[in-house]
This record gives sequence, structure tokens and C-alpha cells, in this order.
Amino acid sequence: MGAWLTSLKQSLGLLPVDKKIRVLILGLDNAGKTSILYRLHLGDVVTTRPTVGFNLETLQYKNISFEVWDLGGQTGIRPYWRCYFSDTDAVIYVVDSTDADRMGVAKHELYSLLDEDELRKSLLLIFANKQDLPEACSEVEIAEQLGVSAVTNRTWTIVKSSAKTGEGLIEGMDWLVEKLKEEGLVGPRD
Ligand SMILES: Nc1nc2c(ncn2[C@@H]2O[C@H](COP(=O)(O)OP(=O)(O)OP(=O)(O)O)[C@@H](O)[C@H]2O)c(=O)[nH]1
Ligand SMILES: [Mg+2]
Repeated sequence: MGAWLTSLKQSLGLLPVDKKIRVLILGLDNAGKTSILYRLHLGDVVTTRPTVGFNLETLQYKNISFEVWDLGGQTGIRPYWRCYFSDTDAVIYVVDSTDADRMGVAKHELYSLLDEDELRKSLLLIFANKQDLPEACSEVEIAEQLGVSAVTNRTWTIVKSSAKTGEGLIEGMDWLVEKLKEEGLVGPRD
């Protein structure tokens, strides 16, 4: 069905209006969350500052509306993440693949998220970010250090990415769309 016809039918009440897919972008400070949000939103590299609070954008991808919340990742802000958990369809967890010293902290924060009841049904897309840098660990190494192979109660994947070059971002979004369809959260026509 053409997009205009869908929208006409929706406005006439003949089709349900698709709900927005709620996505949280989480991860340690400096991981690249804001850079990824705006790379997806604007298709370009943006200059960022550490996020205090959040950035919120609506992304349209493959006829799906994603309401994307990018939350600040500094230590003192992380306890506030939980204020945003309700009704979250997907978590994008961003890891700085060059930050070997803090991989344990990144793992700890990830496992805290996995323990959250409000996120028990959320899809989990992990971006092993900053792959354009020569010192970046591979996504296989990151997966190992995060211990994600032990995660069996979630639909998850890990994708290598770069907010700088754009590598992996579409691959990650495509995975999300496929899983949202499988779970019936978006219709087959989307
Ligand atoms: N080389 C490279 N640099 C990146 C990449 N992604 C982000 N950066 C840089 O990493 C720094 C932090 O990026 P942000 O997007 O602000 O990180 P953040 O996760 O939003 O950080 P907080 O808001 O503090 O939680 C910035 O200097 C970015 O330019 C990437 O893929 N490659
Ligand atoms: Mg930020």
C-alpha cells in the first residue's frame, strides 16, 4: 500500500495509526551515543558535548517511526536512566571499542539493564562503536568482554559501528526492523 494511501486511511480511521517504536540509546559516557543518534537523524558527523539530560529525535526508517531517546552516560547521570525505561521497545547499547579499561564497567551497566523488569521485553542492539580507530577491539572481542553470549532471555545482537564513517548503523537498524516485525510490533507492510 502506498504511504499516502496508508496515511489517508489512518486519518479516516480505517487503519490503526502505527505506534512509535520507543528506543533508548544507553552506554557509558563518551561511547558515541549522541554521535550515533545524529548520524542516523542527519546522516552526518556532528560535534557533540557530553549529554546532561537527554536528546530526543523521531527517526523515520522503512516507514517506521522511531522515538529515540539518547541519555547522558556519565556516572552521576546513569541512575536516572530508569526514569525512561517504561514502554521501551528496544535498547541500543553503545560501547566505545577503544575503551579497554572500562569494559568491565560497560559490562556491569549492561547487566544492570538486563535485570530491569521494565526492560525485560526490550530488544537489545549493541553497537561496538568507534571501529574507524585502529585500536578498536573487534565486535567478537567486545562480545566476549561483555559476556553477552550468556544472555539467553533477550533477543540481542552486536554490530560493529562507527558514528564517524556510518559503518554498521544501517545494519543495526535493519536488524531492529526485522525483529520488530517478528515480534509483531510493526506490521508486515512497514
Ligand atoms: N573516531 C570516532 N569517534 C567517535 C565515534 N563516535 C563518537 N566519537 C567521538 O567520541 C566522543 C564522544 O561522543 P558522544 O557521541 O558525545 O558520546 P556520548 O556517548 O553521547 O557521551 P555522553 O553524552 O557523555 O554520554 C566525541 O568526541 C565523538 O566525536 C566514532 O565512531 N569514531
Ligand atoms: Mg551524549
